[in-house]
Amino acid sequence: MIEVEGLCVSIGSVSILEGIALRVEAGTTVGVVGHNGAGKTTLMRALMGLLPARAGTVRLCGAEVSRAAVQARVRLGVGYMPEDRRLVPNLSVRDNILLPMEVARRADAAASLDRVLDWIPELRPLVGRQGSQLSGGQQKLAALARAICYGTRILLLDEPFEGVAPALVERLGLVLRAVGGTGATVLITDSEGENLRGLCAHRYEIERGALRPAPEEAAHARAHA
Ligand SMILES: Nc1ncnc2c1ncn2[C@@H]1O[C@H](COP(=O)(O)OP(=O)(O)OP(=O)(O)O)[C@@H](O)[C@H]1O
Repeated sequence: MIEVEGLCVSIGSVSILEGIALRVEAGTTVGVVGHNGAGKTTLMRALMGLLPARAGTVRLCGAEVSRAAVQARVRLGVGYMPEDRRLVPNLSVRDNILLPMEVARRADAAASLDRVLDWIPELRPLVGRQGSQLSGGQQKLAALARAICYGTRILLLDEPFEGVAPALVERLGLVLRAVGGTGATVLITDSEGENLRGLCAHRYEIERGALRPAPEEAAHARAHA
């Protein structure tokens, strides 16, 4: 489960996120849709502990982590796929996928790699290659594999569909549905929202650092108040 209340994040002296409230029930997939510069990446980085919270609380899997370091979140089973993939170019795909688990000293690395390669078998023949030798689409799959590998309970996926060819959009969607089916809690951002169709139980919209339920969600909430 992801529970966020009153989250405020600044970069330098500039306030980027103001009073974010967000709730993702355990085992559900929820979307955050917003234009470029709306604050999606800042939100994901703050949830992962890569940016400090100026105010507010973040609870992941029931644990209060508002001030906790990235490694503590990794140890809880929180995985993050950055928008720009961030593979280490001169490390093999296998080592790229396992790196966060090793840094966080998680013991279940080998079994997790095998589990992930069952989900994304097209990476099996590529695990010995260097990150830099993969195509852009293959790098997206490797970055997703890395997040799934250690994100056994929560997955934070920042614009996984951005800049991806239609065939790969479909493939990523299938993998994400399969992962969602395992009981993982998934938060996924997208600039258009089209790609989230059929994938998310609920959606939020983000605009200029403010998050609110998407209009259809708000109408539903009012109807059931
Ligand atoms: N290092 C930084 N210094 C100053 N401002 C920043 C920095 N990083 C992001 N911002 C600003 O924070 C706001 C939110 O950026 P963010 O990257 O979170 O948006 P986004 O929704 O992920 O957009 P995109 O899809 O373009 O990455 C933008 O106005 C951006 O200019």
